[in-house]
Amino acid sequence: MLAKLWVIKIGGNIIDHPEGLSRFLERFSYLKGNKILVHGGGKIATRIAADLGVEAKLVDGRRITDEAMLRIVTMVYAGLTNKQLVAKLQSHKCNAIGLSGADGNAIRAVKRPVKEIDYGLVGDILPNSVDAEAIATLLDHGFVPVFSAITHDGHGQLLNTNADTIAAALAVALSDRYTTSLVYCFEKPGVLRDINDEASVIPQIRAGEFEQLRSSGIIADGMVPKLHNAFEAIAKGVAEVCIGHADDVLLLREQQFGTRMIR
Ligand SMILES: Nc1ncnc2c1ncn2[C@@H]1O[C@H](COP(=O)(O)OP(=O)(O)O)[C@@H](O)[C@H]1O
Ligand SMILES: CC(=O)N[C@@H](CCC(=O)OP(=O)(O)O)C(=O)O
Repeated sequence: MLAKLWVIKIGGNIIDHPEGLSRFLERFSYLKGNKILVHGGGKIATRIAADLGVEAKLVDGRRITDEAMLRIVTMVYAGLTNKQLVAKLQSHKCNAIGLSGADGNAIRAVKRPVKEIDYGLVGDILPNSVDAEAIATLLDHGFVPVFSAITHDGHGQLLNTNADTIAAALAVALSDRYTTSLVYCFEKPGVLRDINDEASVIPQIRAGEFEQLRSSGIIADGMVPKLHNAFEAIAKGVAEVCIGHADDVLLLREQQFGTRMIR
């Protein structure tokens, strides 16, 4: 039987709220088994960019990343945010090690080709470009990798890469070696039937139900690419994908966490 692995991504709203973030990190550190944390920090990057006089531009939730913005997101995601998360996890005796995709050549990407929109220095992760063996070596030695939303192209260029996509790519790549659960933690208790009613969590969504939920407007905004990533990950061998509140992360142990995506 394969060992268990949790690949857990925390959203920007969690990173932005110090109390909720502290609660999450303490609970995450109690979760038993192999685990990886993935984070972005889009909101902090937007704020720091404004302080530095750089305007943030997003299309469908993806950040247009010119040279100036790449410098900022690298400083914020791979620097400040990543190291703060690692230090806080260390305070809970969780042996976190902070990484970008460039470290250990863990995640390679290619600059997104220019079609209708030029996203600039944004990376797309290609199949087989995650070094599962290097990451498994860290896990097998008891480290908890903490990945920021920065990858590289192998030719010296750093690339800004969506954190949901990084989490899905890690989960897919490690699914041959571990029974892997991909978990998206955010500020709501799951995928909601009514966005204004926190009691309306949809317990399970099948791949075949996704399009209907999207076209009826029940799933919108950032939830659309998130669920798209989720079903793609399941199709590529990830054992389960769940979406729920960061406060509830320990409910994963009892399979009572948020919304579960199934084939
Ligand atoms: N049906 C839904 N249930 C829950 N959230 C939804 C739903 N439809 C749209 N959303 C929106 O999706 C957002 C989560 O996507 P996003 O902001 O990309 O996540 P993250 O916090 O991980 O970066 C929520 O904050 C919410 O506003
Ligand atoms: C290319 C791209 O869009 N990258 C994202 C990476 C951060 C991220 O994904 O952060 P959240 O999960 O907090 O939104 C961005 O810069 O916003």
